[in-house]
Amino acid sequence: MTEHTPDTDSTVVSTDEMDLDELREEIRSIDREIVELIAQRTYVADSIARVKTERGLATTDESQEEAVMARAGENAERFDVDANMVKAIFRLLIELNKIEQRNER
Ligand SMILES: O=C(O)C(=O)C[C@]1(C(=O)O)C=C[C@@H](O)C=C1
Repeated sequence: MTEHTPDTDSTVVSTDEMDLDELREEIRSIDREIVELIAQRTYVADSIARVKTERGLATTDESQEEAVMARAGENAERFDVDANMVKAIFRLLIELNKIEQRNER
């Protein structure tokens, strides 16, 4: 059942709506953190690109990509989220890094 409580303006808002706003605020904060982590991952890729240039290595490292994807699947299972979905996200993250690295070299 929906309860109604007056807010500071004395207008009536449902507690369900308040909960929804709070939950969306939580999502908003998590989304910001996700983008920050993506940026951090990309900055590391920039450094990797410099090392690869120095050592004459190719941008793509298939075995490393396989290791990243396997880890993504393991972590997805650990946190009980769909492994295929998480792997799809990591596939995009790897592609993002490769674009970044190719721009950097
Ligand atoms: O580990 C590397 O060599 C990277 O450049 C990072 C990364 C990744 O995003 O995880 C990106 C491209 C490579 O093919 C493998 C992995």
